[in-house]
Amino acid sequence: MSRRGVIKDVVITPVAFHDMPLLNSVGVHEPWALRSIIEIVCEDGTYGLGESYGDSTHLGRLERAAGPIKGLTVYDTNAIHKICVESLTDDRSTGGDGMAGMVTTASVADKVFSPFEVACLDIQGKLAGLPVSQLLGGRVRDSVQYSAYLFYKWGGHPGEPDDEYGPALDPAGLIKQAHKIIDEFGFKAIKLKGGVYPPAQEVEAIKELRKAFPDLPLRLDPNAAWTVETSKWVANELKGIVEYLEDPAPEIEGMAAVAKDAPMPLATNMAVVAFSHLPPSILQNAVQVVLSDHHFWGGLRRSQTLASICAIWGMRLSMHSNSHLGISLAAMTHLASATPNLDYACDTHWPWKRRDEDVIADGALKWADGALVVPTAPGLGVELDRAKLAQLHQNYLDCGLTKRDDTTYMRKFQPDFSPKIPKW
Ligand SMILES: O=C([O-])C(=O)C[C@H](O)[C@@H](O)C(=O)[O-]
Ligand SMILES: [Mg+2]
Repeated sequence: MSRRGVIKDVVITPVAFHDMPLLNSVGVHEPWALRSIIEIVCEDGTYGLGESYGDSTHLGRLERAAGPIKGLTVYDTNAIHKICVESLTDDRSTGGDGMAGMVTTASVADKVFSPFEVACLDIQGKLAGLPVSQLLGGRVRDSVQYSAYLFYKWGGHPGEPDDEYGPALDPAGLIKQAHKIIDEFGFKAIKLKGGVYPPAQEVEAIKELRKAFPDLPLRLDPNAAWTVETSKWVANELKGIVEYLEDPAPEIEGMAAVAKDAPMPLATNMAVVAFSHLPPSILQNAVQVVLSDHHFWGGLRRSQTLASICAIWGMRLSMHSNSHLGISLAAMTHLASATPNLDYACDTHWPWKRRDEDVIADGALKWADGALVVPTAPGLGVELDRAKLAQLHQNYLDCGLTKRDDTTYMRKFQPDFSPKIPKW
């Protein structure tokens, strides 16, 4: 007889989906974004889903942790975390975080643990007949607001026709892009990925966005491309215009120096990305808004711990994203729905994904008025579409990419491109 919640199998499938040439401080997105789909299968056939980075180093780490998890139950998440930590004891590999070098290698164990925890919660929810949000303490909101995440971008990948968004290399292009995204999704906040052009140009773009969208909160995120001095200049220019300035300068010390003079809160998903970063950051009041991300903060429950720490220490909370598919969006939404002190619209790369390209069955995720409606079916509320999974896995095999590398791709077209930060 099968035992309830006992893990029989763990299946990790790398996948690739189309991505657009989005620019950032370290280069440009390649034509394919990589992810890993994690499926935990119980003895009774119940399965749960997680989604994570698709870089080969990370895939290797996931595979190493997956073996010893078998035989535990989906309720043993402490034991699973311990296995993830121990599986890294002899790990000498570097990178593999799926963030093109933009985030440090801190919290590797939390990155490995995260998709297993999400899959366990999915199964716990299915077995209890409850949505994951309920396992996290219950919804405090029925839908979760996301922001319109704008990027400077080329019209299309070199050698290919323009994509549906076309180019955005100046304020007019960004405003057109914002209209397209907001018309489709109804987002009520705008974030611009900066660090691409000299700061004065990006300040000008934000000011033009303010004129075009006078009622929407704005944010600018140059991914630490500026020195402390430059960051202070930008902060002063954007006083009263942005709701927060995200990662202007590198490292906790750089952020702390900027924060001393900045008239707005500083946010981060680069300087504070692990629990060990919180004490030094809090001591220096380096950041006022933490962008949580369950993919590197160790899953949904550890992200709730982060939220509690933020509440205790008077820091606000927002949510970060990378290119992702529907399993991640469902997990982000359940977490956000059960986090009372989430103060801002969450980030998502969703508009940059082809609408029909995913691994989940259609219809589970519904957008309304800039928000995703929190799924109420048991577990995450999304099911695998195995034909789609097979297609995206085939993409992975065919595309030839094994890690995210925005810099090398950029250098194909601009051989002297430097990803060094700070740049200005
Ligand atoms: O907020 C952020 O820093 C990000 O979203 C990181 C991403 O990797 C972004 O820079 C990107 O997709 O190029
Ligand atoms: Mg950021």
